Amino acid sequence: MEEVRETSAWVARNSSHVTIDSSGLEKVVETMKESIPKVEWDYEGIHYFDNGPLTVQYLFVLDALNFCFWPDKDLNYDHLAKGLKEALLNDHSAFDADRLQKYTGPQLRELLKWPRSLPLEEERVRLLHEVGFELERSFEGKASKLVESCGKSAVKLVALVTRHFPGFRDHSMYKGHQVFLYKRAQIFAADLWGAFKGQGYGEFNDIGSITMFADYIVPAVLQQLGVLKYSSTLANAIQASSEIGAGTEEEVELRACSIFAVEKMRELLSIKCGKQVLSVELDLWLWSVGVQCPSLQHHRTLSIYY
Ligand SMILES: Nc1nc2c(c(CN[C@H]3C=C[C@H](O)[C@@H]3O)cn2[C@@H]2O[C@H](COP(=O)(O)O)[C@@H](O)[C@H]2O)c(=O)[nH]1
Repeated sequence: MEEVRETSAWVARNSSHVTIDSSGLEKVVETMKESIPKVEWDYEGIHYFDNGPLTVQYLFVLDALNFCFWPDKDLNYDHLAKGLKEALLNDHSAFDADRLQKYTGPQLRELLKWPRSLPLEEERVRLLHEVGFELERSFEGKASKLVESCGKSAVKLVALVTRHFPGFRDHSMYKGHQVFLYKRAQIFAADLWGAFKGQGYGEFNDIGSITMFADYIVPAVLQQLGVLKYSSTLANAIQASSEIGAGTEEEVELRACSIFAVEKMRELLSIKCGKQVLSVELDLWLWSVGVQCPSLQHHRTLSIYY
């Protein structure tokens, strides 16, 4: 993911509202010297898994909808993962490409057993249709075919997903530069790798190329750990739960600086303790810390990308 790494580094070098505190970063790495926290994928036990192509279909649908839960304070990622799992257990054809193209908002709510409108519901439905349509048009309706065509390369998978599915093209303009963040496309590769334990559909020779997934939880954790520092205006806006517009300098910096900080953390771990860690592993640890901290104040942006 060279374009994600390079463009995030550019943002970090030119940022106005978010900075990376190198002493904060060193302190965190210091605490990890002895043992690097390892978090099991699906430690929550909420995902569908049958070791076959239906799991790939499930994960692709999951990551097509894996964004923006916060506008409903009772909703979170677990509801989505569990809801889709239940739906598939009840009806194995629920995510067939032709069915995906027909869901309506109320049907999606029913599928997830959610009693009211989902945040960005129209967009979620549109994205489901897009996934069904393009899977049918180019991959015989099967996300497993998409994965098979990548020759065990996560980089190729991300490129293919972003080329075929516009909803996954998570990028921004920042100070005249195009910045690539690709959160949901990358997390799809990571979810395959985690679910299949690096085997079969989850075998990627280049899993180390994937960066962290720039969402709204991990930046908040990095800030709490003292790795990210915010300008007072940004800190106040987050504290006050004010919405931060998608594509604003602040929003892009929060996400890009998180990617850069995790890359630095990984570099430092390698230099200081000779430990090779994947950004995916650091991400899962940071994310799990964040979701277990209910008081964590995160930034609020309406976005289909994360
Ligand atoms: N960086 C990063 N962001 C992640 C995840 C995951 C889930 N990964 C699963 C896969 C295997 C594991 O066992 C995890 O369960 C969701 N998110 C993001 O969090 C936000 C939701 O937060 P809340 O509203 O509190 O549920 C939202 O932006 C969502 O897109 C991750 O792993 N890393």
